[in-house]
Amino acid sequence: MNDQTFLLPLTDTRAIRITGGHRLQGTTSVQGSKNIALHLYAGALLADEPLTLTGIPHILDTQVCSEILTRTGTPTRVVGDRFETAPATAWHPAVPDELGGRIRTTAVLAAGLLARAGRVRFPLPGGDAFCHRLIDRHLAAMEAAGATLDITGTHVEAHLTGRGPQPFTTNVTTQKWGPSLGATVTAMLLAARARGTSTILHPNAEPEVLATASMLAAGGVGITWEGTTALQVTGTDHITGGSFPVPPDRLEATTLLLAAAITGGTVHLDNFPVSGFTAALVATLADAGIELAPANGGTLAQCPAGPRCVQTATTSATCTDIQPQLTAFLTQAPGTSRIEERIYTSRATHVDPLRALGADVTADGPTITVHGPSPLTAAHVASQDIRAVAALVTAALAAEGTTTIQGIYHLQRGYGSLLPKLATLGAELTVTQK
Ligand SMILES: CC(=O)N[C@H]1[C@@H](OP(=O)(O)OP(=O)(O)OC[C@H]2O[C@@H](n3ccc(=O)[nH]c3=O)[C@H](O)[C@@H]2O)O[C@H](CO)[C@@H](O)[C@@H]1O
Ligand SMILES: C=C(OP(=O)(O)O)C(=O)O
Repeated sequence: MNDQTFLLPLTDTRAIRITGGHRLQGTTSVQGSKNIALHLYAGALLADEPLTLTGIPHILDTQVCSEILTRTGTPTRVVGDRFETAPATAWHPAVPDELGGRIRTTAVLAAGLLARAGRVRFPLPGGDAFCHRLIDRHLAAMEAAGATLDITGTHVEAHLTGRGPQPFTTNVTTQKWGPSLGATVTAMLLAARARGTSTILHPNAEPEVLATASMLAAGGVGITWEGTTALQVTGTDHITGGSFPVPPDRLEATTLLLAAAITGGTVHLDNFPVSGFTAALVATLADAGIELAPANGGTLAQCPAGPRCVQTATTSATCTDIQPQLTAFLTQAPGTSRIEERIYTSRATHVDPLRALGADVTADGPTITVHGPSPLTAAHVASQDIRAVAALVTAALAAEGTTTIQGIYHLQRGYGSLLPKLATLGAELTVTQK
């Protein structure tokens, strides 16, 4: 692709129309994980040999990353479910604004470029804009690796003063929000090309980080975990390629099972094992009345006695990225539910549109309170982030009448085929021009 052919829209005026009241039932598969894939795409910048990622999600963020890699020097092709890269022969280490401003992993990609090209210019990352999302830990890792930084209100320029990243120690934990997922990967990528051993203090150890660490280890980088205290990374100047699978997406899996459960239905996720959900998430779902059982290598999810109210908090284990969908589900649980958001200052862009559908839900700073059950009725609603739109889709499945939802562009940043999957499970929905 080049400037002429790259026509990814910034907005999408199509609307999702969902007629609620159909019980979802059946079997479906889960896509490759958005957030793991995004970090592996950044890791691919480091490979000195052709690299193929298999089982990638067909989402807008995949297109954006493919374009960023290609334009900055790493020839990249998306072929079927594969993301194929060839080693760069020349670097152009400036992340285009119109691409870097769309996704959250821009600073991680920039770290890969900095490690390889010795310099990088990038815009402040995009991603979902439900609150201000900082990157100071990413920048600290770059500085620790020997970069001088020039930071304006909109861009960062980083130059390595030495020939490559120097071995370093950096702390990726934010005082208030815990270990940063993205900054852990940023530090790992820099350390992977440093001559010597670097120490990442208090790393994030979510599946996104573990998968990137595994891919780097398979490529010849030394990776040693010291529990959650530290991660030692021994760099190399030649990282091999090969083929690496993207694990299935726990966020799409959870979205699908909440969507089925709100309709009183049952879903079999045929490629997603129960072990793919964290114990904390399984416990929260169990409290909410949702039972997960192993079935043919996948997971059977059902809600036999209906939704139950919960008191919970989003930590890295009980993913913040399912909080909006869980909120939608809890509108049908008798009693008062409370979810405290502990990863972001606030994540509540779904609250007002859920209220428009008839839900009794409020946000007070980081705390979301839901009184249920509320009969939901169709309305015209919109939202501007992935999981908030997924929450509205979830609620619309249980609403009386036909709900119109705008925000499909945002949904498609994270879900390649959520709507067709819901339709196959029995949802009545269409996507129309608006
Ligand atoms: C593409 C991707 O994988 N996105 C996920 C990733 O985002 P992301 O990698 O941005 O999440 P982080 O773990 O870095 O951010 C968590 C919190 O730490 C703060 N922070 C982060 C970095 C930093 O340098 N300084 C700082 O203060 C942020 O403002 C936020 O409040 O993890 C989040 C938390 O699980 C998920 O919600 C996102 O879906
Ligand atoms: C917040 C999310 O994504 P991003 O970090 O890409 O904005 C998400 O996947 O829920």
